[in-house]
Amino acid sequence: MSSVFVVLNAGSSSLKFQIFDPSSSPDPKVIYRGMVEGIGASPHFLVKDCGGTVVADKTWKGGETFGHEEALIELVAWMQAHRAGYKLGAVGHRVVHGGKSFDGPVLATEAILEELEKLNPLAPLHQPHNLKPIRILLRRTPDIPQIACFDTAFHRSQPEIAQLFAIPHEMTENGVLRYGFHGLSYDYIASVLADYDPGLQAGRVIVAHLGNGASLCALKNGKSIATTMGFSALDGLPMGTRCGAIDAGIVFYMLREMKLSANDAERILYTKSGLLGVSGISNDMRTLRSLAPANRDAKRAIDLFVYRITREIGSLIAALGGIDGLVFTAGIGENDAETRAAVLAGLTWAGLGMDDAANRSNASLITTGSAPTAWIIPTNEELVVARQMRQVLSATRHRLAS
Ligand SMILES: Nc1ncnc2c1ncn2[C@@H]1O[C@H](COP(=O)(O)OP(=O)(O)O)[C@@H](O)[C@H]1O
Ligand SMILES: CC(=O)OP(=O)(O)O
Ligand SMILES: [Mg+2]
Repeated sequence: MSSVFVVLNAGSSSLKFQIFDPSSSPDPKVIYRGMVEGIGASPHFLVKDCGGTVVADKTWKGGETFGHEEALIELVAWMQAHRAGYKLGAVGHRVVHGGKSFDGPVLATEAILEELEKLNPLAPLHQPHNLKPIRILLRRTPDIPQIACFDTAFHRSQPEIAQLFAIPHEMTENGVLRYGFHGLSYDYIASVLADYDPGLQAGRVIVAHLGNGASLCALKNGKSIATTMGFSALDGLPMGTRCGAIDAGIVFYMLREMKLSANDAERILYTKSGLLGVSGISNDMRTLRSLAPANRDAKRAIDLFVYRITREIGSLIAALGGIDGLVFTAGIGENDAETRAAVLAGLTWAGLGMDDAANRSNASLITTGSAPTAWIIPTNEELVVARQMRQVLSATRHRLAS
């Protein structure tokens, strides 16, 4: 193997990474995968090799002061200690917001970074953490290509009507649009649907990406036609610490009546709301789930999360004109059987009948009837980044050669 790809994926509560052999086919092959999860609360660093053997496992106490930067330092130190035999070929970065200009992956430059930094206010829990490593690496290792891959790009296929807010058209023209996020995750799911059920690829599928950030996407023929997140990563479903869609009037109330500064209002809606805000306990589903049977506040937070997911799935069924399949993915979607069970219980009207045993055992197919069906499909945003890295690098080589 001549060189490897490193992929960095900074989520709101995690820093995930994978190291790939880009020369294998049809897809780049993973060599190591790992993450620091629980950032800001109880960080946990875990790395596995390609056979699933744990090669690093570390936890920290007092995680409030352990942010994305500390996670990156830990990760770089681990990589330096484990790079024997590997040469770094390129680094791929999940970048949450590509705005109007970036509808596909790009080779990052200082000029592109400056453009992307203008979008920091639209995804403050992500964009700065996505861009910082690119800037550092561009300066320190200018010969190693840095490739930015966008969450928003996958949703640029939405019909115009699904991208519009009912606001003055000048604002729309200036880029105030429903962009949508988690696109690398939806791209991955769309790419593997046929492996689970060939009929789904061309069907009407709703994907529920339920992690610390959460959204839904309606796929028709594998393309996004609607999604719950909008202009910023604050919209749509309630999340770990984000409020999801709220009445915009609440923001004016916070500014005028509560006399909060814009920064304080933003902090509340991004970091003190969602599961954390409603429960007053935690943004971590595992903590809430363990308390929920007895604790009313934990239960209320989960109930609201489930209620909003179920209602929004109803809305996307309308956008699709029906449903052939529902996919659960990301931290909660892949692991929390009770969330899935509660969502499916609210969708019996749509013909989704849960297979309780399959759901509890985290099987792939978790419904009983032949259609519509519901599935658990583990997402792989890093693999989509690695695929896009190959595209960008081969297009660049092609351009340079011609
Ligand atoms: N075994 C599990 N059971 C229930 N929830 C889980 C489990 N594992 C992870 N989660 C939840 O998944 C969420 C994190 O999801 P993840 O997709 O990693 O987040 P992000 O990428 O947005 O940082 C947390 O709420 C966490 O509690
Ligand atoms: C966009 C977003 O919310 O991402 P994540 O779920 O990784 O925090
Ligand atoms: Mg994520």
